[in-house]
Amino acid sequence: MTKTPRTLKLALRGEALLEHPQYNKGTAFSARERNEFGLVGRLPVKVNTLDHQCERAYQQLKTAEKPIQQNEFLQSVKVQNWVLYYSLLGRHLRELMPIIYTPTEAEAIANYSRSFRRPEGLFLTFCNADSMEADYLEQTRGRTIDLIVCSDAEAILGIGDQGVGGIGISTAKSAVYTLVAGIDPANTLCVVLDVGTNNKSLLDDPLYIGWPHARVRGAEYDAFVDKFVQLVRKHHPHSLLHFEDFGVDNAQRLLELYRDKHAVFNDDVQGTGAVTLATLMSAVGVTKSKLSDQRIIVYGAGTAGLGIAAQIRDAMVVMDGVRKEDASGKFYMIDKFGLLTKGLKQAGKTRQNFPDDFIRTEDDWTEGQTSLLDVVKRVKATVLIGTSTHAGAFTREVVEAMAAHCDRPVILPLSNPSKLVEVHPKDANDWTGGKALIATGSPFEPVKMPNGKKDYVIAECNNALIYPGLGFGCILSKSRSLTDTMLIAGTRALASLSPALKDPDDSLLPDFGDAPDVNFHVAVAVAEQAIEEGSAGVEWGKDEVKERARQARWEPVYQEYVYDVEGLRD
Ligand SMILES: NC(=O)c1ccc[n+]([C@@H]2O[C@H](COP(=O)([O-])OP(=O)(O)OC[C@H]3O[C@@H](n4cnc5c(N)ncnc54)[C@H](O)[C@@H]3O)[C@@H](O)[C@H]2O)c1
Ligand SMILES: O=C(O)C[C@H](O)C(=O)O
Ligand SMILES: [Mn+2]
Repeated sequence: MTKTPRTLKLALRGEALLEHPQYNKGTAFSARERNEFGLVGRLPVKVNTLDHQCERAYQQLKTAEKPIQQNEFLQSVKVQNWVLYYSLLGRHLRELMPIIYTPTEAEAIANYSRSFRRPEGLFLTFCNADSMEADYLEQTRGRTIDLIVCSDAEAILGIGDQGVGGIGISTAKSAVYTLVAGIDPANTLCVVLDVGTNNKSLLDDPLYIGWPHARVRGAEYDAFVDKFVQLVRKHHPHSLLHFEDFGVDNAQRLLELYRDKHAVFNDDVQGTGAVTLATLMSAVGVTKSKLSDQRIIVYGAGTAGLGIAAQIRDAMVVMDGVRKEDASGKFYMIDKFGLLTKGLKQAGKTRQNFPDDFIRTEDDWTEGQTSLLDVVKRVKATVLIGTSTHAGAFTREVVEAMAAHCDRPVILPLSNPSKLVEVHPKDANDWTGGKALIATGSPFEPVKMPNGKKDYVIAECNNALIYPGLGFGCILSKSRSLTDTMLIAGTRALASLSPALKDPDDSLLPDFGDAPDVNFHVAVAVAEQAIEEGSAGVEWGKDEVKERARQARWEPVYQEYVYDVEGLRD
C-alpha cells in the first residue's frame, strides 16, 4: 500500500522548519535540502534514514522505565517530528498503543497541568467565548479539516472530570485515528471545551492551567457548545465531528441534537456500542446461539452502558428479527441503587433522561433484592457487561454464579483504565475453570487455561478497535451523517475478522497489532454502505471504495522538499 513520496514546495527555512513537526525531518534532511533550507550548520553532518531515526528513538524510549515516562518521551517526539512519531509507533504498535492511549494516557491527563511543556490542540475556554471564532480560524485558516475530535473532559475514561487536561483525550484519540486508519494528522483538529471543572483537587492546585471555575451548566453550557458546533458547520461542513468523554447528561443528548445536522459521532456511545456488539457476535458464534437468546446484565447504566445496550438491542431487531420491545426485555441495567426498575424510577433514583425501554417493569422486584448478585441468580444471565468504573465489582461470588447456570458465560469488564476493571480477567478465568468468554476495555496479558490448553488471549474490547475505521469510512465517503446502518456495516466487518470464528478457543476480537488492517476493512464497509444507501457525498461508486481508501491513507514517510518562496508557509 506504500505510495510514492511526492515532492513538496516549501517556503519555511532554518529554525522555523526544524520547529515544525509536520515538516521537520531532523537528521533525515538530505544534503541538498540542508543547503537549500539553511540547515547545514544547524544539524550534525550525518544524514540518517527514517529507520535509523526510529532505532535511536526506540532505544531512548527504552531507557525510560515507567509507562508514564515513555508517554512523555513520545509526546516530545510528536511535537518535534510527526513522521518519526507515527513511524516509530507503527513499528511497535502493540507495545506502544497502551503507552500513548489507554491506560497510560489517563495518567498523563490527570497530571496534565503538572507535566505541561508545550500546548497541542485548540483550547476553547468559556471565558474567551467572544473570541471563539477568531481562535478557531487562527488554527484552521487555509487548512483542510476532515476530522475534529473534541472533549469537554467531564468524564475522562473512568477517572472523571479532568478539566483542561481533557485535551489529552482529544489528541490521543486523534493520534489513534492516524496510526490505525491513516487519517492525515495535518487535517485533524483536537479541541478541548474548557467550561471549568468540578474537580476540587484541580481547582485547589495553584499549578492548574485550565479555567479555575466551577463547571458551567444549563443554558450557558448549551449555548457555548452550540457556538462551537455552528463554527464547525460553517467552516468545515464536510468534517466528521467526534465527541469524546462528555458527561452522562450531555453525551447522548448532544449526539441526538446534532446528528441530523452534521456528521457527528459519539465514541463512548456509538464506538463502544459497536465494538461490544462485535464482541458479542463473536461470543454467540462460539456458543452457537443467537444474540436474542441472551439475558444481558449491564452493570453501570451510564453513557457507555446505555450505548452498548441500545446497539445490541437494535442488532437483535435487525439480525434476529425480534420486536424492539422483546429485544429491550433481554436487558437488565444495574446502577448505583441496584437494578433499574419501575419502583426505582418512581423513587427518583434513576437518571431523569434514562429511557423507559430498559427499565424493568415486573412487579416482584423487591427493594433490597436487586443487587448484581441477586439479578445474576434470578435471571440466569448469560452475559455480564461492566461499564461502572467500580473496580472489583464482579466478585468471585458473582462470577461463580454466572458459571453456575451457564456453560460459557460471557464476561466483559469494560471499565478503563486497567485499575478500574470490574474483574481481573485472570480471576474471571480461574473462578469459572476456563469457561468464561472474556474481553476487557484495557489491555491484559493472556491467561492460563486448565488442563494444559493453550493460553486464552483476552480480547481488548476497546472502541479504538473500530472508531478509526468508522470515522475514516465516513470521511472517505464524504457522508453528511454517520448513520446507524453505516455503524452496523462497520461492526459486521469487525465481527467477521474475529479469531474465535475459526478457533473457539481463540480471542473474541482481532489483536490490536492488526488494528490497521481491521480498520481498513471497517472503513471500506462503512463507505460502501454510505454509497449504497445514499448517505455519501461522492461521485464515484462502490467498486472504487477500496482503491480510494488505499490512496487516501496518510503514511509516515518523508517527502522530498524543494525551496520555493511561493510554496507552503506556516
Ligand atoms: N472499553 C471501552 O471501549 C469503553 C468505552 C467507553 C467507556 N468505557 C469505560 O466505561 C466506564 C464508564 O464510562 P461512561 O462514560 O459510561 O461513564 P458514566 O459516568 O456515564 O457511567 C458510569 C455509570 O456507572 C454507574 N456507577 C458508578 N458506580 C457504580 C457502582 N458502584 N455500581 C453500579 N453502577 C455504578 C454510574 O452511576 C454511571 O451511571 C469508564 O471506566 C470508561 O473508561 C470503556
Ligand atoms: O478511551 C478509551 O480507552 C475507551 C473509551 O473511550 C473510554 O472512555 O474509556
Ligand atoms: Mn471515551
